[in-house]
Amino acid sequence: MAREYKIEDYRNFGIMAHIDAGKTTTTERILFYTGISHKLGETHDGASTMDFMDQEAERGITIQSAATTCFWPGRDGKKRRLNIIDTPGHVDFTIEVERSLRVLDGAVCVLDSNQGVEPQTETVWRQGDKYNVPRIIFANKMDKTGADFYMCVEDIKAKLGARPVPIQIPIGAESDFRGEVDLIKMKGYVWGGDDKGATVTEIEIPSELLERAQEFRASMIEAAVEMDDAAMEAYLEGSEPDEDTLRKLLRKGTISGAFYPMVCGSAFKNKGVQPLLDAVVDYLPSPLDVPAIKGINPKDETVMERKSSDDEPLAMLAFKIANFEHVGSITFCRIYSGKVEQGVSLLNSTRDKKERVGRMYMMHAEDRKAIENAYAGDIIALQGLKDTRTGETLCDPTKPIILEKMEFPDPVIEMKIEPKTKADQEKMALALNEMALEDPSFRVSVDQESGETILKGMGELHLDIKVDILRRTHHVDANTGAPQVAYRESLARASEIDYTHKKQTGGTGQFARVKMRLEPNEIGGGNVFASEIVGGSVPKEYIPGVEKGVKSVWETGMLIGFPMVDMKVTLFDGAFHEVDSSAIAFEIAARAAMREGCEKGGIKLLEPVMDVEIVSPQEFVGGIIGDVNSRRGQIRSQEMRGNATVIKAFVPLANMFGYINTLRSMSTGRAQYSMQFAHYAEVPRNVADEVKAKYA
Ligand SMILES: Nc1nc2c(ncn2[C@@H]2O[C@H](COP(=O)(O)OP(=O)(O)OP(=O)(O)O)[C@@H](O)[C@H]2O)c(=O)[nH]1
Repeated sequence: MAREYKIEDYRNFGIMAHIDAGKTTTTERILFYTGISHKLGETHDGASTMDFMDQEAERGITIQSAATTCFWPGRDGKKRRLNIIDTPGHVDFTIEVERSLRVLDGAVCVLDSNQGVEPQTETVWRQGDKYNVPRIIFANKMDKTGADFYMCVEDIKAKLGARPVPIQIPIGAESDFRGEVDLIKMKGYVWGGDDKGATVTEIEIPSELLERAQEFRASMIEAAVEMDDAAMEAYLEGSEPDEDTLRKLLRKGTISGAFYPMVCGSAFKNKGVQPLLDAVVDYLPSPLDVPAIKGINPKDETVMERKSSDDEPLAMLAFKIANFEHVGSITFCRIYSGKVEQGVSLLNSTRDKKERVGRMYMMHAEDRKAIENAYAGDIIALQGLKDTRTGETLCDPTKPIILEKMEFPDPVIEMKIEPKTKADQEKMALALNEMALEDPSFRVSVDQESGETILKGMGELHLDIKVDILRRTHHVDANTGAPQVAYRESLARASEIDYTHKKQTGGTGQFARVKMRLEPNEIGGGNVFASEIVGGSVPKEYIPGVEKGVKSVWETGMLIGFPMVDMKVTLFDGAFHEVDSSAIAFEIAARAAMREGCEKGGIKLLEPVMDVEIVSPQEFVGGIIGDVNSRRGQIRSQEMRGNATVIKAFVPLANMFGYINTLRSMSTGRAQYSMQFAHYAEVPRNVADEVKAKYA
């Protein structure tokens, strides 16, 4: 079957925002207006189409990004194919945001018009910057008390350093929000009150808004004509671009990242969603508008490029693995180039393993439609892949390519878990393994000595939800320990060690001598092993043994057993014996040298520190600051946002457990907070002693 929609008519985009800004509601409305969903579900009553996992519906948050396909006509009446990914807003799950941004060409950034740019908006915005994702801004919740479109415009400039270009301004605000002025057409549009926003009436711009509309239109045109010399010249001579040209120039500026078109509305009140869809079609890129994807030829490591075209060899990226009851494991893939057909063999080039395409689906939230063919630009779901994990490449076996890898942060929190009944031990292990495959920021390990299972993740809520999934989806009830901070160990001062490992036991002996330099690396610099051996004092074949010994100490740590980070180890001399030396002997020598060197240089304990933002009414600020200080927090700033105070602080994660309860009781539930990982920092001596005593 030939492709139905041209690749230039695709819009692969994500919806990103701070928690509760209204991503899910906006996506729901989009599905409604595009005819995919027939009900208008309220996200928090469990009737929502996008939040289909029980956990999501109950907690009212989106934890699993779901891909969904829908269709919307452009101005020429021809339908465009929209592939949407709903991304989560909670800080524990930024990984989901990151991997969505990796496979999408554009994004809609949803703001709560009453809040402006919130901490997580800033985080996802910076992630968007990292991947050069063109964006449209949707100022949602215009109906809410305190909603202020113009505050949002200023906030974007101040906090994100970005250039918003409103292409609409609101008519009314808060409970009086009625519609918007389209600055391109210079007309007003108001929505019908009780028929789900389906009727839109065109009106003249209300006189009290005319001056403001003219002013914003002028800045919009100025931004647009900067994209084209001829248009700029004409504009300077007094002639404005026509509607079509204006949209083309705005599209160019959006795709190049010069600015961000901004619209407004209220998803909840069904206002402004259709114009948002028009803006997606008008301004967000098609797969042809973004640079061709790069990858590496696994045969010779050369860099290759694949254009967004069906005629190129197949290359797709698995960006999400999810489990569905009755269906099993589903792998979400973005096809960058080429075509794929049901039943064909593929190569997982990352692992050099064969895969076979079983069933293939186009997804509509939890509904799926079986398809037989898929093309460049498509986002599809594959059933029955065996060995493919998130971030891996699937491609034409005769034209292998490995697409750019995704980066995943290391977990900062861990927790012991054991099944309530011994019989469930194996079932739990299988389930946890499967869950770790789905989510690369979630890890599972078994403590060698105690045999205990340990879960590692990005935050309390992250692990909480995993335990919930274990119970509901995999029917394993488990007891969990208190969440613990994932500490790190690092070298305090440089040291040099000369160590000889010698053993004579009857037959062949063991001999290895290593001279190593241990140095602290800069924070975030990672672990580095290097060899400066030139004259063969340690033969080449034994150097991997030395490296192995060094790495094993990095993994197991020296002080309490947490991994060591940011350390440089250099092997600069040594000696060997013709008969008695071996890679094993050098591994043992290196391990012992590391231990001695670490003792000599001293070990410091590092802890994750969080970037915390608390928003509170003024009356509670004194108490909140006092409490933050008592948590070893460091207040960084305090400023007003609207009538609330925003407190920013660095606080060790170890002191943030259960913080939400304290904050609620301190502020009669009125203050809110959010946090994200900032950096690792040295633990003060007295606290380090406590931690050591606890783990001893
Ligand atoms: N007043 C008002 N409330 C809205 C609007 N859009 C969403 N809400 C409400 O805001 C809350 C959060 O909306 P969601 O759509 O779940 O937000 P989200 O960004 O998907 O949230 P997470 O998935 O948890 O990050 C819900 O109670 C919505 O009903 C709006 O336009 N106006």
